[in-house]
Amino acid sequence: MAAVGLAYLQRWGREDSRGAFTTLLPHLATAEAGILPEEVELRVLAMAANLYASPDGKLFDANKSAACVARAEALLANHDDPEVRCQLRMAEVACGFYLGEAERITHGSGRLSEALVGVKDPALRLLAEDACAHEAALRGEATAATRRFRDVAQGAARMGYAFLEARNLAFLAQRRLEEACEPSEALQLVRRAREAAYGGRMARGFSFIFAARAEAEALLRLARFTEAETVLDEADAVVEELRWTPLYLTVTRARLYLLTGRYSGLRRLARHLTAYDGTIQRALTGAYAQFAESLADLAEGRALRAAEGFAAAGQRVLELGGWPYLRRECLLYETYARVYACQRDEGRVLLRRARAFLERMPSAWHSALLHRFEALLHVLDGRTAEARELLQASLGTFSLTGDLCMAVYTRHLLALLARMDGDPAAGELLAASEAELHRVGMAVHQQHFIHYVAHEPSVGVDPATASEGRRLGAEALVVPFERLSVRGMGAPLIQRELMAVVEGLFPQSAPRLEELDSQGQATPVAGESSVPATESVEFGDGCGRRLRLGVAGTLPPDGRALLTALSRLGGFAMEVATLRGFAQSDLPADTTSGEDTRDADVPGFIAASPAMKRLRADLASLSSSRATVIVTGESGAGKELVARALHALSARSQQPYVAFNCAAVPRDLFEGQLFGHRRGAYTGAATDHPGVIRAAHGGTLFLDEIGELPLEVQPKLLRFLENGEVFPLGETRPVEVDVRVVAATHRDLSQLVREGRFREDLYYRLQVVPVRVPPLRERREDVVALARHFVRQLTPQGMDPPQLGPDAIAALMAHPWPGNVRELRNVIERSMAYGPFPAVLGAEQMRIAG
Ligand SMILES: Nc1ncnc2c1ncn2[C@@H]1O[C@H](COP(=O)(O)OP(=O)(O)OP(=O)(O)O)[C@@H](O)[C@H]1O
Repeated sequence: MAAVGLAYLQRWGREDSRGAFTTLLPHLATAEAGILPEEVELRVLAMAANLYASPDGKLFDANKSAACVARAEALLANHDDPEVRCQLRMAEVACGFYLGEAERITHGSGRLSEALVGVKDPALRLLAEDACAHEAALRGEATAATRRFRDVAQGAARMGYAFLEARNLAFLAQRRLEEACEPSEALQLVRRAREAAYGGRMARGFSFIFAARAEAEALLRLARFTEAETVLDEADAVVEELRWTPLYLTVTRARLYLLTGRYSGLRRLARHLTAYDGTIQRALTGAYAQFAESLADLAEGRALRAAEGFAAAGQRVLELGGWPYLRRECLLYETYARVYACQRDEGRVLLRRARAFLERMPSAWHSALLHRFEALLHVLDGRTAEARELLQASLGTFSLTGDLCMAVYTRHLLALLARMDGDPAAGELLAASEAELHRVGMAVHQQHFIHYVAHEPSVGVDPATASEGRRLGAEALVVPFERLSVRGMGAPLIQRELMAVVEGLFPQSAPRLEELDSQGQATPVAGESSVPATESVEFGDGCGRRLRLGVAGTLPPDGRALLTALSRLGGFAMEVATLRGFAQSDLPADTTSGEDTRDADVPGFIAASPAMKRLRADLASLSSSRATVIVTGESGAGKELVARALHALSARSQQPYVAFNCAAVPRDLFEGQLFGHRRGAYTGAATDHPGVIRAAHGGTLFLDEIGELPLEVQPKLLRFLENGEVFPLGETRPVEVDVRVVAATHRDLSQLVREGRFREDLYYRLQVVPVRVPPLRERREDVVALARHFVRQLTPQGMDPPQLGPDAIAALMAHPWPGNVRELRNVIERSMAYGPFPAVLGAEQMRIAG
């Protein structure tokens, strides 16, 4: 046992898998000979399963790991041990990850959270949480991943697991870069990671690679190219030592080559990735190779070939079961390549898909990049004024978040655009931007898209949009609105962005933002406040806070209206950020820990477990929003109850709640039932029917089993979700309806998307606020509370509800509840159905199946 303990420490405490393996090897041989006591053998096997599943190409052996798991499972039949069970599930998730099989990970991690029940060892719980954090990141649940990385890092720091802390800090740095934090914040997190692991000298292990990636990415943003390259080279050496896949450094290295104009490096990178023949994530590495190859094509001006390459790499990623990070890069760069190849229609389609993707997996940085590509699409259409606005919005985000490189480059594009427009100042702007590019060491792209467009006679500049004129009224709002609508910003960043756009619109107005308490007392939140404000507007942030935006000095005539419009949008943006889950980590500690005055109580909704309590609180915080919610969970877990609770808690509670089961309606009647029809619109339509959407006007529509929605109806539902209009059959005009949609499914919608049975765009549209109801076996604390609730509910009026006997409680707790809460309710109902009415319900009356 001492050897197992030591191996445990080496593997997780010091990230020294090889050392751990050497420690364990002799005992593994004894275990195989079957001469160890079974409890000890179990522990040896669980440890070995994890060592064979460790991130070291020389040790990694999925088959051996699976063999250890299988043998341990057999022993567990006689010696149940929740901790060993949990370790086996961790080994399975790790194998899925290192093999690059996304579905295997998702499957394994579902079982992992199940296995966590009964695990008391806090260190093991933390390690399992770590696995779950990665799984959330892989599912593209970016904000949840950020939160989990932060939690695990803190937990690891408390418990002295230096490497786990370091690794999670490194991932957190990467996530924060995606959220467009300042590079200095990411560098600070990397520094903390290094300090955590061996006083600044990080061992050359798995964590090293991820810390290096975040560091190089931050350095690139600061245009510190040489340092970034040194960091990447060192990380590459570690990759070699560990026989690890080189894919994790691909995007950062490719960006380095693109920014510094070293295009031949891109081909070398692609070759390096293609040559990789290790076992870890080989197929996925191949997809990255194709991505790098396509970037090289793009950089060399072979746009069409590049577009096809990005499409193929994106498709390959889908076939491998997801991997959203590469998929996002492929979508974004394919958009650019299509535009570059003058494929306007394809470009527009891609742009829409990329946008939808970013809705689901928000990243402020990538949104700003997409703004840039969208601007180029406008250039192609000759709409240079719109292009300029988008570029300015993109520049705003890059400048705000300290991405020097992207800011410099975007300014260069603006100068090129000015030249296209025949702006007299263009020459000067261009000279300045070229000097700036030169100064920071970036390549001046002579074969760049805008150069090309400028010399392409078929692409003309629309004279109506060419001349700039003074922007007035609504036009002045376009760029600020774009900047405030960038997806993926957290609340503090939105506040700073709001300050920046007000400053841009009203220079020297010393904008400031304050929070007001119920007495009207103000606390500064952001901006300058020493000069008294001469104008201010108040607004809410959708999370119960009142804010005041003020400026000093004289405003132009429409100044106050602009200020009002901006503050309203800022308020909505903050609410969205909250909905997406940023708020918990971004709000100052005193507001999150302060008393919550919102009523989270939903009658008839039982929540005794931490998971359900959290879910109930989440539902309460969603009550003031109109956002579409998708509820997932196994059959009978309580999805419909969640939908009802959302309605009951919302301002719409006095309006209709309409439930529609997509699995229960014949295909040919579907459309008419959902959207309504006029009499005679089709054979059998004998009367007018408003359709369930219109029937829910003002209230909530619950679409159960959304996965069964026929493909041909999906575009119509999407249109309705996007613009709130329905087109009843037989009508000539659309009808506007105000309905909040809550959808539910027990199926894996992403799988249906992959099988082509569910539209990807609708899928992303539905994922705005995902709510997962855990199966009952993952929240055993609820079992008895629910059972008592049903007993009370089913007791006839005037009678005392029976007690649950201890043997009944034991039987209820021992059952795995595959049919979830519905099965539990049926069991209780059956136990009370037979007379005479008992004073105590025992195990005998329960008759729990199987
Ligand atoms: N937390 C809960 N508190 C009280 N009752 C619950 C709870 N969760 C579920 N129930 C009850 O369990 C039964 C099943 O719940 P529900 O119909 O909401 O499940 P579902 O996930 O929508 O199932 P399906 O996928 O089969 O439609 C219902 O009677 C519901 O009232």
